[in-house]
Amino acid sequence: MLLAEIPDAEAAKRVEVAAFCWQILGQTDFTRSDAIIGLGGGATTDLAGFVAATWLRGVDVIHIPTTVLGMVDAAVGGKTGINTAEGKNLVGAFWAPRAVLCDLDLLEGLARNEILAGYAEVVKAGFIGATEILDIVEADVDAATDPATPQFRRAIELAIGLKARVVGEDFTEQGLREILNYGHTLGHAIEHAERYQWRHGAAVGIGMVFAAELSRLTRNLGEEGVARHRRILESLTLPTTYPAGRWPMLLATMKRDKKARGALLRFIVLDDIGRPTTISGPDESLLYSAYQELAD
Ligand SMILES: O=C(O)C(=O)C[C@@H](O)[C@H](O)[C@H](O)COP(=O)(O)O
Repeated sequence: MLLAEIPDAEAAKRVEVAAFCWQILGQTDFTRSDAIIGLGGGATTDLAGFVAATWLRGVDVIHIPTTVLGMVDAAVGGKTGINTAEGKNLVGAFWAPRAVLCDLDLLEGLARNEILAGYAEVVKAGFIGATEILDIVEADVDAATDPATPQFRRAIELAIGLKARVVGEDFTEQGLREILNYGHTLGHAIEHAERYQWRHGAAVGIGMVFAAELSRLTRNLGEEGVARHRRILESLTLPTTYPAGRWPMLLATMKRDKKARGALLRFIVLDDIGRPTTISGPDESLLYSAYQELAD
């Protein structure tokens, strides 16, 4: 067993860190009968998966996520990647892990704000289909976010179950899988604007409010559906507003989103809570109006 320590959080998802790992693998004669184990949060498993996907054109990887975000999202589904100066996860590969081992005991001692930020991906699963999660959070947010409770376990299992079903149907994101990107179009642009100093979940939370407002403007999501987003995210103490003046920069970054096709921006929106759909090329004035609803 060989240990390689990498930087914390998004600082791990850089080509220099991948090169550091490739160097270690090269110098230790790591072969196709060996396996990489990604032990850590979502950024660590993203990087570990990327190194596994690229070394010798692909070696086995097993993930042991140690954060909520890692357990319900990053470690599951085989999206691997690193960031570039132009944006988040712009370089990567689909590379399925051999196994993902989730042990809730590993969350013991995790900072509360880390749990709450990771929980944004849990409620995302609720908004796009596993609506029982939203009921669990609304019934008792403290129990829902306490790793020692049955409510927490249930919410985590529901989120993983939804993701596994979607990825099982559409591993390489030809269509259905895009629903997992709910809130991420603006969320990734905010992470980029914040130079990756924000927690992913905090940015995605704002992104979900934006997507909900866009759903209201372009589809059938009603005021109450949008308000439900704000209530739930605020109960998790996640931000739901962002500076008005940043819009031009955010729009420019969103144009590099992986769901874009040529000049056409595409977004995941909701027809109703739990009913995601895709819109292509919405008028920029609608995007601006949706953003105005969360701009401070
Ligand atoms: O697994 C997916 O597919 C997702 O979109 C899940 C997201 O929550 C996750 O953050 C993912 O890594 C984002 O992928 P990207 O393709 O938008 O970079």
